[in-house]
Amino acid sequence: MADPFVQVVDVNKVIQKQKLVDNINLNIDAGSIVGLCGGNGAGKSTVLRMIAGIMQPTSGEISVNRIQWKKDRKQFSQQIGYMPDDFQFSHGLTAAEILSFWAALRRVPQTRVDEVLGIVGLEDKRNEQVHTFSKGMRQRILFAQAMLGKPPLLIMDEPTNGLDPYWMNEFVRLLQKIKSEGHTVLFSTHQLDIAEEVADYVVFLNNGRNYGEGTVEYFREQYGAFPLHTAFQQSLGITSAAGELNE
Ligand SMILES: Nc1ncnc2c1ncn2[C@@H]1O[C@H](COP(=O)(O)OP(=O)(O)OP(=O)(O)O)[C@@H](O)[C@H]1O
Repeated sequence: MADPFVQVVDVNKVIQKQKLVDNINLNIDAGSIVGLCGGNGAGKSTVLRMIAGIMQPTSGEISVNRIQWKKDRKQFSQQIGYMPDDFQFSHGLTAAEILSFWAALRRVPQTRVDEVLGIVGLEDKRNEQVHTFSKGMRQRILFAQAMLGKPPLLIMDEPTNGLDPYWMNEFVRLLQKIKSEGHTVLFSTHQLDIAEEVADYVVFLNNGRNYGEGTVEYFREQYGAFPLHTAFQQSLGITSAAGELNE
């Protein structure tokens, strides 16, 4: 059997004596879509940043395509496109200028800029300043930059925040297309319905700990309607609606 594309082994993150991530283990198969689900402060961004190589674990090992960040940073980074949950865009720069700058940094051909603008439906906004964009449009620019280098692994932090219903559907369609082209996707969300719609596999995170994981198919067979809501609540030992994730 092939090695998992992403391997996270006994990973911990401690900052100022606070354990933000508590012994996380995760295997992600190549070509799958994995949803990291949890409420505010669950530790999702911290886990994603460590897998993306932006933050280093206090202990434990992470490899992507069998490459470890500490052994070969350049090759490790080439495996990954990362979409942060937020970003302060410089005033005055247009969508095309920003993507062009990122493309140059990553040595991606400039022709790719218009391709990714087209993928996220912002080709007609290419010469407009990004700081004037709505939240959803800025999200689509961040999505576009993550796809610039056609990375084998796409890591996205709360990618659907701010998207309208049309772009929510488009997001699902895009991820399915990305998957069909052989890419692996890891995204975080507090919207369990999105995870149910698009993910093959979900991991429930709470207080930096893994509270349960499995295929969406497995949870459907177990719980029928609203499988991830039910599974998440049961994993946390919650019986009332008050424990639902805020959406
Ligand atoms: N640099 C930091 N220093 C100290 N504490 C931090 C730092 N970064 C995150 N935290 C804390 O770690 C915990 C997990 O934060 P994280 O951003 O990973 O959660 P999250 O699941 O992504 O939350 P959200 O959905 O609200 O974005 C929170 O309690 C947060 O306050």
